[in-house]
Amino acid sequence: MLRFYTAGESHGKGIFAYLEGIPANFEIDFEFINRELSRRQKGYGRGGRMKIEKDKVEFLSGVRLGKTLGSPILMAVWNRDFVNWTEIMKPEPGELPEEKKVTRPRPGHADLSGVLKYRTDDVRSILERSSARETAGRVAAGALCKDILRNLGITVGSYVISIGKVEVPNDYLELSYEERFKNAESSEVRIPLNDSQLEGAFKKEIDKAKAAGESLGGVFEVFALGLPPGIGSHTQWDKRLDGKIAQALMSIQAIKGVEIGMGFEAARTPGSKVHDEIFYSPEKGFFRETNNAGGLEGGMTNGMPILVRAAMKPIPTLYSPLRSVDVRTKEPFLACVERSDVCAVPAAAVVGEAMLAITILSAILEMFPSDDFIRLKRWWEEYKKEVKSF
Ligand SMILES: Cc1cc2nc3c(=O)[nH]c(=O)nc-3n(C[C@H](O)[C@H](O)[C@H](O)COP(=O)(O)O)c2cc1C
Ligand SMILES: C=C(O[C@@H]1CC(C(=O)O)=C[C@@H](OP(=O)(O)O)[C@H]1O)C(=O)O
Repeated sequence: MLRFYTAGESHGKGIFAYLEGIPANFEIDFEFINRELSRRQKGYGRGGRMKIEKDKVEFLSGVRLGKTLGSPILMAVWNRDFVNWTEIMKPEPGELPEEKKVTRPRPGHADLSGVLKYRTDDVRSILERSSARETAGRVAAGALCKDILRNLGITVGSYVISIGKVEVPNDYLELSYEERFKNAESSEVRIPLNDSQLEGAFKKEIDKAKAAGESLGGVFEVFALGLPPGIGSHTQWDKRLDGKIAQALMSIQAIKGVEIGMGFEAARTPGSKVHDEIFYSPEKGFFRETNNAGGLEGGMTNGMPILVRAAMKPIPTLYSPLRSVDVRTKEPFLACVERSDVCAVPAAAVVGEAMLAITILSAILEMFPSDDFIRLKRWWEEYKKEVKSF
């Protein structure tokens, strides 16, 4: 089992990820982790902050001479913006002048509920942690998990299927997951089709929103390939892998819907068109020709790719004003900002990959508790052989 937490404020010293339960003797690909961090920073529609940050990982514990030790791992992603916020964010005692406090909660963010719950007169004490800057920590930890999964033959990837009202046509379903992912990687909006006109339409939608002072959400898909049947369990609610995946994806800032496989569409479709029929051949073992279940039945993997879709609401910080109330004066005001993302769906998709990777590795380690990576790999290969030859 894995334990995973993050710490850190958006304009504080840095974002930190804590991982406990990673087996020893795994050779870390530092470049791979930094590449994942940089993927999260990209995507058309991001705001000024991404020009300041150049996220890189620094291991503070749990790693020696390039290999994991089996001890708790602490990863840091330092905030370059911190130097501009030292007076406001310093941990040492001090009083902020009233005009430096944030007293205007933004609709759609954690601001108002946070101020009431944590009894503070400065919204900054809430927004610093509710900010999605925290996802840099998720991606650092997720990249290490993804790296381990790669070495077990599992690939995790994602692509965007809609932003605002612009959608990718269903043509992408004809492509393999690898092709969809490859196309997404060369697209600024991370769409799964190599189609410059379509990419242009997505960008135009974002430009239009930006010009109107608006923000946009969208939908992305995350997948995992190479998993044998049987990861997760039907025996208890909190062992079900579908439930864990839904929680992991839903926990990402601004994600408001999660579907597995056919998802909500299954509720509108008769059973004979939903359930993936079972076949057998001596070469393949048991297999399916369809994947409406998104690779999960009864809370366990079924050997098909895991496919999850997540819906992101529009960014709450808008250039065009929304009505709100000042928490100090109780006077109404119009909420608007100087700096914000207009659309972060391509970035959220990369965070989705990280969350899926952490969840899958955690389920694998629950099934094969291992202190040593080589042993984990041996058990893993044995299990795959066993289910294939059943
Ligand atoms: C990658 C990413 C970037 C985001 N950028 C911003 C942003 O620039 N401004 C903003 O107000 N919200 C941004 N958000 C969304 C807020 O963090 C989110 O709406 C807020 O934490 C409230 O959480 P909830 O929407 O889950 O209720 C971003 C989210 C993600 C995943
Ligand atoms: C810093 C990141 O995202 C931030 C998420 C975010 C929010 O409110 O969630 C607000 C913005 O930060 P700032 O207020 O500093 O401009 C985004 O840039 C990041 O993704 O690394």
